[in-house]
Amino acid sequence: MSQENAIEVRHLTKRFGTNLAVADVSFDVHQGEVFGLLGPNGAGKTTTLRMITTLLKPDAGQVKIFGHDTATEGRLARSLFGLTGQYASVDEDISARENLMIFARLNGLSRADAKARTAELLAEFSLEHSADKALKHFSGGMRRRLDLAVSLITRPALIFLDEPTTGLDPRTRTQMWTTIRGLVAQGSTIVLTTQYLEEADQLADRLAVIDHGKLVKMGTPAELKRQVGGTVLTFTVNQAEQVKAAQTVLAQQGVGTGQLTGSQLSVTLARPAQLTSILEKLAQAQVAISHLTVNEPSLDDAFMALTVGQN
Ligand SMILES: Nc1ncnc2c1ncn2[C@@H]1O[C@H](COP(=O)(O)OP(=O)(O)OP(=O)(O)O)[C@@H](O)[C@H]1O
Repeated sequence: MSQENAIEVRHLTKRFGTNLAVADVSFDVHQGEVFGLLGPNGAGKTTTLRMITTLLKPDAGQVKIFGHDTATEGRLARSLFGLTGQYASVDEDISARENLMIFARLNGLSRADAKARTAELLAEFSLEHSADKALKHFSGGMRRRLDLAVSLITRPALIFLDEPTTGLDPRTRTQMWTTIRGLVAQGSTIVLTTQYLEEADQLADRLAVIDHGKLVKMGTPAELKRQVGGTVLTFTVNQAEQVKAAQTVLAQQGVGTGQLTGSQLSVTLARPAQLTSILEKLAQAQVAISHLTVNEPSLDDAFMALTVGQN
């Protein structure tokens, strides 16, 4: 196992009856990175996460956490990560402080240490003012922050977040992103699942796109975007009779003659740098243009191409 890998997943497979929920999935998570599992509803993200975190037994495959096989060294592997998300179990009727105390004690901290760690986490997650309120009075955002705080009691170097911001409003979601970035800055490795492309784009260093249980693509958000095609340049030729001249310039620049709609031309650039020389040559050919736009493909485009497009 490479020193750089926090996790190694090999040929992970899970069936529920006839439903192949996770099909031969393999990937590595490097230390210090944010690794995103991205996919539509029912793609198999949670099932994959549950197998990695030993909550669910795989039908086949192997998982190593910091070099420790979860099948043979489960207890040790489990002690090396924190888990938060859809199945975090916190008691509704007691306060945030009491919840943290209970989990700290369950994790083997002495009473004094548990108290100190609880105070630290309440401060870190801006929960001091609500620390003594029962959880049932907490907002969704406060709940998520508490869930995360609970999973950090033992200061794990590896943290799993299952859909950390599902159901949160945009402001609270942004706060959560800031919290997650803070953990990364302190050196944590993070694995998160999300259905939100923007979240994956904002947070993840690398992404595994999962669809119908299969890993369909892996790469940085930028790599995934690049795969759907490059930058698209669109402009309108002011005088209709100059369309031909514009197309000639495009062809000479090696980007084809583009797609023509009325007097509007659209071309895909292999490199953004081609833009300058195209504009220069158009000016030299005295082709006047307007309504110029340059669009980068979004992660949405990549996701659609990789998932929906394949089925
Ligand atoms: N305990 C279970 N018993 C039977 N089928 C299950 C079970 N858990 C998951 N599945 C099925 O396995 C497939 C993958 O589900 P999973 O929850 O892993 O998807 P997901 O990508 O996490 O989706 P979501 O974004 O909706 O949480 C789905 O078809 C789901 O119905």
